[in-house]
Amino acid sequence: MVETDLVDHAKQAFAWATASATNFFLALALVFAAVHVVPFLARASHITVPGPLLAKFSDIWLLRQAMKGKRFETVHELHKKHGKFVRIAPNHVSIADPTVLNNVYGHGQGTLKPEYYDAFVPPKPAVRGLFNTRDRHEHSRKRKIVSHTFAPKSILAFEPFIRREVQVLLERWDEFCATAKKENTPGPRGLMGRAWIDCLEWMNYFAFDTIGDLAFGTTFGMLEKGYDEAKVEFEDDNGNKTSTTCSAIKIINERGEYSATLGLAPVWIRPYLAMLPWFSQRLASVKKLSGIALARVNDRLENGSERDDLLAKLQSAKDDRGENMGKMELTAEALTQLIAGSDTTSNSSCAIIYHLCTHPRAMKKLQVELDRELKHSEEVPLHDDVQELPYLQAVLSESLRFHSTSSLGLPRSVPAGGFTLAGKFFPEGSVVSVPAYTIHRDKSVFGADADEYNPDRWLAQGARQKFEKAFVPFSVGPRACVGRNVAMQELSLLIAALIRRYDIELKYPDEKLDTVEGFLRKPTVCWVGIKRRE
Ligand code: HEM
Repeated sequence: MVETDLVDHAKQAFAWATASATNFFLALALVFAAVHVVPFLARASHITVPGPLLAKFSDIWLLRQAMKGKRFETVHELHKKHGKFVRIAPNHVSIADPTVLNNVYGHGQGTLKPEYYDAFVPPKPAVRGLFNTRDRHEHSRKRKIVSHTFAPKSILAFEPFIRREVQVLLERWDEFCATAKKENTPGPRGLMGRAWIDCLEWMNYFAFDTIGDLAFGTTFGMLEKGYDEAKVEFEDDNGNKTSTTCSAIKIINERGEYSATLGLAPVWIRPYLAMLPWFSQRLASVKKLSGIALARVNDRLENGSERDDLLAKLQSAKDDRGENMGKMELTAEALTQLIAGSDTTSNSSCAIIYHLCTHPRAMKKLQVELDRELKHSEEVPLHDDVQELPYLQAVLSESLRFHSTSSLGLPRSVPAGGFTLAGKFFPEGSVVSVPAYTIHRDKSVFGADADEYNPDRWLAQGARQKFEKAFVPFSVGPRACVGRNVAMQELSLLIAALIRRYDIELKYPDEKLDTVEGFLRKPTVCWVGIKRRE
């Protein structure tokens, strides 16, 4: 009798569980249909755009690509397969056609940064900086203030700071070379009279110290210490402060991965996604990053400074109403400079060195030019000495083309009324992007050898004018890089000084430069052997 009861109970429980599971999956299917299929059918006007099947229905496809860190490559392969239009998310079409760059990013086109950029706003204090401000008027106001700090006269004032950091880097590398030459024993550090170092690490120390010096009035001291460390400060709602130290380079990488991935999910789901371990680990970095800027701004506000640096210029700048920025806005802008001006430069300089090492003819040609033209220059040349050196500038352009650290298509939303791009109509609210990695390899612009690294292509008559229309390492239009001139100054001084002074070779010459993409495409490591040139 008892046994029969037990069996009945078990049967009932099983039937209940089956019904619950069925209801659950039914509910899930309904949610999926509501979130993905209905909007998909509503957009039936442009379902003809090819792309992965899942990407037509769900943002999950693009989110997965972003999490894998190779989005630029996957999208590039899809363009090779399908042509200029590829749907990469239900509401997002990638357009690999340089002729639409002006429509998508140019002045007066009405396109705006979409909700993707909300994921780049730190959680606390949730104040937007120039980069992640989406509102047009708010952006114009900020851009006016910030571009004043990047005016040609201001940039001239930055040169001594940049040159000093290059000098410190040379001193550190000289020390390594001297030790390696003395020891000259087989082993990872002294083999064949070379010092073996991870060039990415040193490019990071240089870029972080330089932007720290420019934006906050003091470096992080990474070049001197030989490791990555920054002070972080947290402030609670009552203004109580706590401080600690952290690895700035690591957290900037994780912050990029967090924001560039989370931003691809619909807004309503982001708080839930942020709880997953992959995101929550990185969220800790996002918070620490704001703490670095806060520590520096607090220090400046409390102790003042005589220096005429970026932070001083931001402090004194006034908006249209004649008002200065408040502390939180100032911190957000300082943070923006730190993020935008650090690993962009280090990833690019590491890639330049890697490509010169894998192209010894280009390396030799550059050294011949530098030896000839900088005969009377100091160890670290002046910007005037290098900014027009044809081969150096060709190397920089070709490297920024071939390894654009901003490789993915920067998304923009289509304005009211929609518009037609390359013959296809895009309704209001659609998201479109032009993938930099792919258009930098457009054979109709860069030639049949566009997949090859070749600085010489930039030396041909009329080449620069021809290439400019598809060359977007700094993007174009009102949201283009405001720090472009500083970046080019840094790269010109750094690369000229290093390549003139050192004989550099790769430790693993047959290995490709491995990269991982968050918002930027970054090399993961680059071991090189260096020695002073005879
Ligand atoms: C090789 C170095 C650099 C590269 C390749 C680069 C590239 C870019 C790109 C592609 C954008 C557009 C991003 C978007 O639309 O989402 C951008 C924006 C920006 N960059 Fe750079 N950048 C570099 C260095 C710098 C430096 C040194 C600074 C400042 C010191 C800087 C400050 C900014 C700021 C503030 C923005 C946002 C502009 C706005 O939205 O109005 N960048 N950069």
